[in-house]
Amino acid sequence: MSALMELVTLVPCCFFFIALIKFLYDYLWIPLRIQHMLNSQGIKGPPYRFIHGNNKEIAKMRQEASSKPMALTHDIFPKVQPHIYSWINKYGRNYLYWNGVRAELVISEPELVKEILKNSEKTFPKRKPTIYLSKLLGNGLVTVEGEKWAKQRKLANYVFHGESLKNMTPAVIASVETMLEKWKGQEGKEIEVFNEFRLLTSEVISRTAFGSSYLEGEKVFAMLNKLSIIMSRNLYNTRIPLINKLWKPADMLESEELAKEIQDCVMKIVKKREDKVMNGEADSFGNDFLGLLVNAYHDSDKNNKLSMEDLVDECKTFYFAGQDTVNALLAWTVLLLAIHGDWQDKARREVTGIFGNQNPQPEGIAKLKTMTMIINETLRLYGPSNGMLRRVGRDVQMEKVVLPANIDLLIANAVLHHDPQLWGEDVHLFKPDRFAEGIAKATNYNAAAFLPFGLGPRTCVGMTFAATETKIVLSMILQRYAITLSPAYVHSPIPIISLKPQHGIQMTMIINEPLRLYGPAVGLLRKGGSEVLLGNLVLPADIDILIANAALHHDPQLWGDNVHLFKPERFAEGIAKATNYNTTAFCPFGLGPRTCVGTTFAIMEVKIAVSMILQRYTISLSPAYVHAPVSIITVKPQHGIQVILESLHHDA
Ligand code: HEM
Repeated sequence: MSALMELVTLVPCCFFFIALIKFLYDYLWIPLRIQHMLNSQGIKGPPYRFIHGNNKEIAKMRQEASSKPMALTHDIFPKVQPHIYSWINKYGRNYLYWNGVRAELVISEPELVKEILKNSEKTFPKRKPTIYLSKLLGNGLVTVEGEKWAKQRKLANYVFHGESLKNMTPAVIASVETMLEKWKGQEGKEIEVFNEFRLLTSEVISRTAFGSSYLEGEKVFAMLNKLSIIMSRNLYNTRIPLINKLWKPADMLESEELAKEIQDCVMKIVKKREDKVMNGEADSFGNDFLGLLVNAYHDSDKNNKLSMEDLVDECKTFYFAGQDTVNALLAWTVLLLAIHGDWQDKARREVTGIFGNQNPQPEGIAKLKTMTMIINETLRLYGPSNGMLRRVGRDVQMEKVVLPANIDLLIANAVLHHDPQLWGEDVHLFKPDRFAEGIAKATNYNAAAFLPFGLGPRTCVGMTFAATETKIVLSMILQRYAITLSPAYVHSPIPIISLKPQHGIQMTMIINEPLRLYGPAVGLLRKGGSEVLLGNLVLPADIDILIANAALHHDPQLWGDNVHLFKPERFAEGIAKATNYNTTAFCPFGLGPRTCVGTTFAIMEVKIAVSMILQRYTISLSPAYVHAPVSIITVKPQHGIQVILESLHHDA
């Protein structure tokens, strides 16, 4: 009996003892051993802290950085990744920190970055997804490894090859048209473009990759969005294995529920496809990405076959990767174009030069050189990707260091993009000119200096699609609107998986009617170069020409009998519609290659001034005003404009 009692007390003691040894081994012995090994090779970092690693410090730094207001500067790295910024400054380009108990080596030395990314398959495989990431993307292409990756990558490459991309153009255009339709009547009003682009990019990926209507995909997107927020909230939360098995936090329970609902939704979309073939409504599962996945699911060859679980994960991956990133890129590009009016004008000139008022088509898209430069510079300054995750697959001897197996790696691409040693002292300025002679020249042939889409075998499979989509959207907006930043915009980029604007990006569209009636430029001067046939006229060489644009603006044949009335609603559906697609009917800033280079700047200045006045006062005309517009270089009020201001804030 007493032997039994002894056993009853001894067994739990043994279990407890073994668990304690294992705990100390995992939480103390291994971290300290790795730390010592890397420290002795010159790789330093913040000291290991028992259980939490450095996560508490990171959370604090991130919290402090995100609560501080920032100026409208592109030097965003200290705000977006404050811990990396501060530790690189303290410990050097490559440093070691502790994500809980896991050693994570942050790498930003170009040579190491290249070596790691180019050997991503065997030596430096992808990191095992965290529990939250696996709920978001599952075993989709972003996270999967080995043969499964090769099989899924082949499918995805096929979807995004040249000819398929061309076939996607009409679907992208149709989605942009839906967005622009909603913008009609919004001229002069504020539009929050990050949200507009969220809806747009969701619809684009739904139509192109899944052929389904946006409404079907809407629920999936909303849930993926929630999952991504939960995931970034828990990025630096320490997980203690045993405790997490016994007790699941609320975020975990919610993400499990969301993952299950997403799975049901995607399976319904797939089922619809299958039913169509079964009922004879369609003769194949389709040529889009979903069609290829359903085909692979039905493949009788075991080597090509996908399981239903893989199919669902692949759909989640494409829904998320295809939407979140382009959403961010579009929003940041529009912000930069609004701030840098000269580049907005250059881009518009290029777009109207190539497409006129027509919708973009693939041959023209390939010629958008200025737009490509602008997009590359946006990707450098505000690249959606916040880093690439790898792990060390086996002990590796690199040129300068020996890395122990099974530690995590983070390739900090934003560090490289904001590095003055790679980009020069003007690194934080928006200068698309850097890319005038291509990426190779801009980076001085250093492939690690510019990695918005990654490098090596795991490079982004949707890169060309993303660039094409972005170019189509921007072209169609620039054809119709001049964009200016609203005074309501607060600059606060934060990483929520992709780099996002914390408070959205508020824009306003041009006010056109005052420009038509009182456009400052009354005429545009040219000189005939050589004798030329112009319509029915032969113009001799060397004569002076005056283009009377004000006459065009006041022409009843072009504007109707109410030409002299102030009716801003003429422009409710954009300039092209207001002018009946006649570009000469409205040219307050000129037309063609010599269009005013300051168009956007001028509009922005006027809008800010008018907005700030309207916020404070109601304006009425003084009886002293005498209406006498005169042309003194520009159209001016001969006796000034006397107004009476009444304050809106009487208590102020
Ligand atoms: C501006 C837009 C985009 C950016 C900045 C971007 C960025 C990236 C980066 C940096 C990687 C490499 C990750 C790594 O090496 O760990 C990647 C991979 C990937 N991207 Fe994108 N991406 C964009 C758009 C898209 C689109 C539109 C799709 C799909 C429709 C997509 C699907 C994927 C997939 C599936 C992978 C994993 C590829 C593999 O591991 O083989 N991405 N992306």
